[in-house]
Amino acid sequence: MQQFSFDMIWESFTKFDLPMIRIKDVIEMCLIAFAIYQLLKWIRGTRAWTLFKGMIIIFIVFFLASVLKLHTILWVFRNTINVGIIALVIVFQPELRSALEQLGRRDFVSTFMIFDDDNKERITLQSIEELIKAINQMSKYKTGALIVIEREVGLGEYERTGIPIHADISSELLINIFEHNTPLHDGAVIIRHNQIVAATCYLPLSDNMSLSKELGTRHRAAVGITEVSDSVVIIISEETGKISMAMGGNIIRNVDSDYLRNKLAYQKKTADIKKFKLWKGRQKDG
Ligand SMILES: Nc1ncnc2c1ncn2[C@@H]1O[C@H](COP(=O)(O)OP(=O)(O)OP(=O)(O)O)[C@@H](O)[C@H]1O
Repeated sequence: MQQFSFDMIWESFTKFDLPMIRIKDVIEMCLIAFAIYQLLKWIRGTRAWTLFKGMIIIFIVFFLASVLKLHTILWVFRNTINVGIIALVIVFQPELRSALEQLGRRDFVSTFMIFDDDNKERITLQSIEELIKAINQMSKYKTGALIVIEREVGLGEYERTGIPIHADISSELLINIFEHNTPLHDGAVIIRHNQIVAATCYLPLSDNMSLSKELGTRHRAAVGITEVSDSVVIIISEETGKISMAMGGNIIRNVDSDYLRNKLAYQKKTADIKKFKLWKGRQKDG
């Protein structure tokens, strides 16, 4: 029987022709990993995230078609891929432009310091109560308001059109922001986690022809932002004081505070469950 010794193992190791890994290669790998991480982080903060998830599904279909040798599907893929890439560049031209602009004005020190913001707390019940309090008050006095609550899809590009606030949610602050004839009352407020991050933000207007003609630009802007993101928007009409809520490109008019409270608490609950599942998944991976 053949005897194995440490020398034999070492000899077989040294005979195995491993490619030389130099310091330069390690640095290169780190830079590529960092670039991919930053790209994914940026995609998560834009509506390109939905597209990215769609592309993963297309890739899985392509992979299955290759394995199962489904020639017609492969033929369709081969003949549409070039047009598809050009179409993507055209459709996501605003996002690509803003990504390049961001790259140009990026503070590289903070880029290296900032990692995942998953640990930031989602909107709390206390913040929801502050919101409801402000909404009731503004509705009572017919103060027009447009409040966007960010969820999974980041609203950074719309936040940048406004004035940064970065303050905890309080009913007093919200009422003050939307007070008539004050510098911050125009446009929308964006809420992320438990903070009012910006005011006077400009939102994309919906061109949905089926929206009621009674609805002006405030309501159209509310629907518009929910068409390009998964945000929840609350609108208070300056004309009637009525409260509406927009979500997924739809608007529900004349809602009361109980309805709002339930909807917001439900959104929070589903976000918490999702976060818990993700956390459990990471625990298992770890
Ligand atoms: N694209 C936009 N992004 C953010 N806010 C907007 C946008 N367009 C309009 N607004 C806000 O809506 C206000 C104008 O509301 P307008 O009267 O046209 O709408 P409305 O839907 O009829 O609302 P209301 O019932 O309050 O009158 C503007 O002063 C501004 O604050």
